[in-house]
Amino acid sequence: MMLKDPSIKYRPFVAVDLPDRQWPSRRIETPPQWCSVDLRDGNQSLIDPMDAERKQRFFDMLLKIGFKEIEVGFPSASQTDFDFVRSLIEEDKIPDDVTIQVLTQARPHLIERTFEALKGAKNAIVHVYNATDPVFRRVVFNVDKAQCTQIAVDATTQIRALMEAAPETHWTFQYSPELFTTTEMDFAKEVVEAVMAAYGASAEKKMIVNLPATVEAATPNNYADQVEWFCRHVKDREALIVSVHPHNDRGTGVAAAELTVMAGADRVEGTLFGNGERTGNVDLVTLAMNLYTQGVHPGLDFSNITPIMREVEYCNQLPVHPRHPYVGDLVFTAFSGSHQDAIKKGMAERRANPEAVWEVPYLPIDPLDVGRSYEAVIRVNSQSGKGGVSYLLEQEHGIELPRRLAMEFSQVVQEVADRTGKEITSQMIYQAFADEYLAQEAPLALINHRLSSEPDSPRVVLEAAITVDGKPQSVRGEANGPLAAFIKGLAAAGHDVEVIDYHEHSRGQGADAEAIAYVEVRIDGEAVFGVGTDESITSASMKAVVGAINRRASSAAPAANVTAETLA
Ligand SMILES: CC(=O)SCCNC(=O)CCNC(=O)[C@H](O)C(C)(C)COP(=O)(O)OP(=O)(O)OC[C@H]1O[C@@H](n2cnc3c(N)ncnc32)[C@H](O)[C@@H]1OP(=O)(O)O
Ligand SMILES: CC(C)C(=O)C(=O)O
Repeated sequence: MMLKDPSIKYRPFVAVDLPDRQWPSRRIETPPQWCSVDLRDGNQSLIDPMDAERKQRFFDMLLKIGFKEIEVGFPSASQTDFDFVRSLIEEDKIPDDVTIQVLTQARPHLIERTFEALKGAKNAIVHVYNATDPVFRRVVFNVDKAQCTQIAVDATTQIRALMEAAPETHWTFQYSPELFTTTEMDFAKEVVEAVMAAYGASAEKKMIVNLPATVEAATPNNYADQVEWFCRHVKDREALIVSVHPHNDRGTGVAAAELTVMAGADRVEGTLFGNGERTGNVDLVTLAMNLYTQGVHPGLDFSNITPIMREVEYCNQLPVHPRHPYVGDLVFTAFSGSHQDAIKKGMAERRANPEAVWEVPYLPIDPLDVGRSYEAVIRVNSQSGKGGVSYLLEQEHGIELPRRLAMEFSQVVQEVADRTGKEITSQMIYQAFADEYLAQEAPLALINHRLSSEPDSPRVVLEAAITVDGKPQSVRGEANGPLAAFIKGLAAAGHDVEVIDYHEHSRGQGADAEAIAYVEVRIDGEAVFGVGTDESITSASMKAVVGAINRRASSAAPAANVTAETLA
């Protein structure tokens, strides 16, 4: 049960003292060094750790994305990891510009075994860690500060000697004071400096110091303060590549990574889509794409993000959430009316000016940039409005509804959505449109028509054969245009119709092209819409008028519900 007073059980985080912090006014203008730890931290948190086949597929994908540093495992921990590292090296699967990284505890036999796994590697980072946090010192290791430092120094000394004994490999050394963010800052600095001395780190022989938020414990500004504090206080910052390793226990791993890079971190360790211990490691895809949306290329390629997600799901045997930033199945989809309206307008502006900067409302990124299409951008359910309905008709069926007709038709769709409570697909919308407007063939039917004009006369004569309830009737009218002539002829035959509004456009291309005409007419004082399609624009417009008359006659038209106010 939750406590009434949680302060008796949980202590607030103690912030580092850094009143003159610089990081808040900095911007990230170049990407950090990326290191994927999917095959180690990600793997160690899986229900079923990856087998060799999955690890290999993941590794190959990381190479394709452009990772240059990849933590491939903990080879002293398991035969699977050991064999995987061996296979990468022996089968020459590591490109020359890529460095593999492996993790080990600071224990002599594990370090020995780690170097066995790395024999013959061209480039390798040996990453050693021990916990420096006070709770771990007391509870897990039962050591004081000096003993804790000694564990790190002994491991470093051993690693240095093993590196020097194998000069054929280009080695990099990495040390993590595990749980850095909950370690006393002075002590974290003290341990790192002792390790630097044991390794002989210098500007010419840099080492990586990785400052992990092993368990995220505070708001991300605290982590940034700690990293800035560390960078400003550590002896010989030039000898270090400062790396961060955020976890996501409070849900702010991405923010923490961004702020720590602003605070001086050179490098970020994380995983694709944020798999990792508990709530995960920081998500490198989100970090990279966040940079991209600021106009900074991250140096990683997510041009085809969906297959990457599917591959990660296969390897991790865990799903990626449909709302996961930049990649989830639903992140480029708007269901709600006002969002759809704004997106539709933004997309129309973009079509008119495709080279402009991206300014489509509600879409922080162009889906095409990550290999997604515009198809799923708008989907319709009971939360949708006319913008979404007309967007789908336009994009997928080439039907560009005039505004007032779109308002009327969206009520038809809304009724279906409310009744079913389900998503309405574009095919269902098209069917509803066809039923409502295109299938209006009685009581009045247009059989054929003939258009003629006298030489030198601007007027045309339209003669049409129609049936009314199956009975033939002739219509003849003369006017400046075919539609006006048809209207006159209808009036003479007893069908009074006044055209209020008219739109037309062509639909489809080549042999399949046809004209579509939309009329809004007044019949017996009521506004009613009609739509007609035909190869000829004259026939399409006549069919639209006939359709409107039939809708009025059958009272199928919701026009009676549409007041001047709703159409305004
Ligand atoms: C924050 C992180 O993600 S750290 C990485 C964690 N990942 C993993 O642990 C996955 C792989 N690990 C393993 O398979 C195993 O832990 C192994 C094979 C490496 C070691 O297994 P074991 O020898 O059984 O030891 P175990 O992991 O239980 O470690 C416990 C002992 O190691 C000590 N230890 C733990 N971490 C470290 C470390 N980084 N450096 C030195 N000693 C350590 C503990 O204090 C404990 O010592 P004790 O037995 O004297 O009390
Ligand atoms: C080994 C370290 C870097 C780690 O995984 C962590 O602290 O989360």
